[in-house]
Amino acid sequence: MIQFDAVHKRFPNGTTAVHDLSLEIPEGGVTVLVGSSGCGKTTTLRMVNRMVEPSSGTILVGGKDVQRQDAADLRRSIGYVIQQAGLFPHRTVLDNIATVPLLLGWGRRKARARAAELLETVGLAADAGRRYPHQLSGGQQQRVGVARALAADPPVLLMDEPFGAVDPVVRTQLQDELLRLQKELNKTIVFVTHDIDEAVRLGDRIAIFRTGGHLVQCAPPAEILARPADDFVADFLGAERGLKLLSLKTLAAVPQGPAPQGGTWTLVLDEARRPLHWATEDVRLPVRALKDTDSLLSALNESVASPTGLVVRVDADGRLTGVSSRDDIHEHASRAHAEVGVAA
Ligand SMILES: Nc1ncnc2c1ncn2[C@@H]1O[C@H](COP(=O)(O)OP(=O)(O)OP(=O)(O)O)[C@@H](O)[C@H]1O
Repeated sequence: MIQFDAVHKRFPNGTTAVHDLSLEIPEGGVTVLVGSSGCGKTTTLRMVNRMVEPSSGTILVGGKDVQRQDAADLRRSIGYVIQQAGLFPHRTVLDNIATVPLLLGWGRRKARARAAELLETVGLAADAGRRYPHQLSGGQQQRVGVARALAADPPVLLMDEPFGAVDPVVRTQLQDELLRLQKELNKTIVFVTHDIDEAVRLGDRIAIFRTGGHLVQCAPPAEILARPADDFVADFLGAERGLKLLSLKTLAAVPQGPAPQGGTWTLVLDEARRPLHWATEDVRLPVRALKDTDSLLSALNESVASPTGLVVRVDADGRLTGVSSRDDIHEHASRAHAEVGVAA
């Protein structure tokens, strides 16, 4: 879908930002470009929509050489989201979102109707449309930025550190929203970040760059975590790469049995069989129940935190399905590591 072929970028001041980059970004997935500051991620991204021109090499989007297309047309056909949203301060949220449809000649009514629809898609209330960007929180502004990028329904979305300026809680919410949206829309997303955890969470594939614009490795997150190409990648992934790998595996395959009866701890349920808390005769402790879709890492955490060593499991409606033992969870964690060759 997006193909870089021997792409090189040297700025007039002599800095080589991207070095002989050949990379294929498949259609309909999230490819995350990751690496420390100054390694050429943004330059790589901006060459796709010709905000930066390569010094040599070719870039194809949907089989067409971007150099042979009109730059303004190209930019309108590719969604672009940047840090701090980059919204027009004097336009309402609705008009911000409608920017590209208006440029494409959709007409005001149709463009605004599309913008209103997108407000809902990105989880904003309809009345946010009448506000100005400064009247929204940072996280809400980012949502508007995403809506604006999606307005003309482009097949490709370029996202440059879009969640870099919001606090960690909002950042996690925005990441969740992006994953939800992507399930629905299945765009080809190229996402730049310097945060490896964000890359592992969002990426179907991760491309790791090192200073000087060198691509070091590009593979699905589990493969990169299991088999880093060299010491640079291993260092970049950090000492916790084993745990990161567990964040990619789910609890679904771990066996579960009935909740214990009559022991020291009792699992108290409400009438709908939703877990309320663990209780002894005189103590109550909160229970954090997990679903099949939760990660093995969460299960491992929970098995350590739970007073019984048992992880309580529920269905999509929050009703008890059973409990899993710490031993079963540990065994699956070790197996997950063995599968991909990381020492547990
Ligand atoms: N217009 C420019 N002129 C000269 N050098 C530039 C220009 N833009 C970027 N660079 C240099 O090119 C290199 C790559 O920059 P780039 O912004 O692509 O890196 P990055 O990986 O996105 O970094 P960050 O995470 O800090 O945004 C850096 O050394 C940067 O200083």
